[in-house]
Amino acid sequence: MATGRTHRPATRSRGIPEATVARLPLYLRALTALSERSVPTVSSEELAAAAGVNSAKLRKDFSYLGSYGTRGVGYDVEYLVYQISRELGLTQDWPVVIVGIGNLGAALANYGGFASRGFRVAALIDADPAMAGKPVAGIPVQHTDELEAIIRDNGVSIGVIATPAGAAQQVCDRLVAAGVTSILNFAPTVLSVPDGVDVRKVDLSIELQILAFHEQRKAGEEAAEVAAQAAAGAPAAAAAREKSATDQGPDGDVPAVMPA
Ligand SMILES: NC(=O)c1ccc[n+]([C@@H]2O[C@H](COP(=O)([O-])OP(=O)(O)OC[C@H]3O[C@@H](n4cnc5c(N)ncnc54)[C@H](O)[C@@H]3O)[C@@H](O)[C@H]2O)c1
Repeated sequence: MATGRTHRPATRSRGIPEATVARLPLYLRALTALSERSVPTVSSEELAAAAGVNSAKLRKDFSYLGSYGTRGVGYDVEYLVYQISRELGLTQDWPVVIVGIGNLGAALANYGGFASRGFRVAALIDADPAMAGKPVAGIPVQHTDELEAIIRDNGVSIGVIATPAGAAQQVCDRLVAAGVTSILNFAPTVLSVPDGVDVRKVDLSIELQILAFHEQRKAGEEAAEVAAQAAAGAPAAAAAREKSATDQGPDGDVPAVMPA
């Protein structure tokens, strides 16, 4: 996973739970794909399947948006795209800075998915003087000396940290002091921030460790099934197979990046 840590209550002030907020981008991605295919309406079941979410949970989530769909017709795709985008604050452009333009920072800078979702990479910042002025993804890298001026001049409120872990807190402190109030942290370290600053942490190695845990559990279940087969014959094995088919993965319908 990624553990996300936000300095917000579990239910936001407008009454939308954080878990619902975390699923809104999944719905939006599925709805955007439908919109691109000019699909006008979608049922909760179809959309739930496309987003990888349980359909009852989806209906509950949409009720927080005041969107109930029309019986027999479903949800209006374009209107839902608009509603969710508005709820997520994506109807406005968000300038973002990326700090630490090494392997990961450069890959993030080159990722086209930010701009298409309303996140404009306003600046790339790195402490290495040798990198200053060199273009990455068509944007010249700027030195950390300019960090405060960049944040101020571009009205940046979201910063992405892709520096080594040892530099992350210091970078975070500078970003926050300069006015950044949301941080996406890729460095493997826990950041301290004042109240009012949201931090989300992405850690692919933690995701892999969680998958390893489930692989280990699956291997244990298979061994148990073989043992059941040997002990009780085919009917018990069929029952065991049926049970495992109905078991759901623990996080099958949640995104990798979850609120804490
Ligand atoms: N979250 C994940 O899933 C994930 C995946 C890969 C890497 N990482 C982490 O991302 C970070 C970057 O990894 P990488 O492979 O790109 O490393 P890298 O060494 O290629 O790049 C790090 C960059 O940060 C710059 N830097 C160092 N100190 C700085 C500072 N104080 N201010 C600004 N820039 C500074 C360096 O000059 C360098 O360009 C590491 O912390 C790594 O552990 C996380």
